[in-house]
Amino acid sequence: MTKEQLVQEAIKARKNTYSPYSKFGVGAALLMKDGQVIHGANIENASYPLSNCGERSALFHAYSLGYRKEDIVMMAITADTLNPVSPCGACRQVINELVPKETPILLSNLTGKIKETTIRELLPYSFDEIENHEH
Ligand SMILES: O=c1ccn([C@H]2C[C@H](O)[C@@H](CO)O2)c(=O)[nH]1
Ligand SMILES: [Zn+2]
Repeated sequence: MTKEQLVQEAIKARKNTYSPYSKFGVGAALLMKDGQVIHGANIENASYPLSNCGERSALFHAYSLGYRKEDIVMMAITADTLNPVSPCGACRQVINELVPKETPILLSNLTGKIKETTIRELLPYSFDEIENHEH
């Protein structure tokens, strides 16, 4: 699957957004090593801070199916923005733990504009409890 195709999967995933408050839909798609594509969309709540972003929905979906970071080949994120959408700080922290450091992350918009990056670029000097913890 090409990068452009994974972005199209993120655009499909966005169709399931539940965002009546912000009316800002976000879709995410993960390409897995077994060829499966896992979708996620942002899901909001009347108690606004309980809303979940599209990026975290996709990752929690994949992990709930039993996938782990080493199974992830590529991640795409999309929204109806002028420039490719960029994940919020909370998602960066979650991506940092659940996605390998050098995995391509495709930031995109609905016109198919793509900015390729990694979590290492998006969250430098990250907090990693597992790697830093001393026993
Ligand atoms: O990268 C982002 C940024 C925002 N949102 C969601 C949160 C909220 O539902 C809506 C508006 O912020 O978009 C995401 O899903 N991902
Ligand atoms: Zn987020």
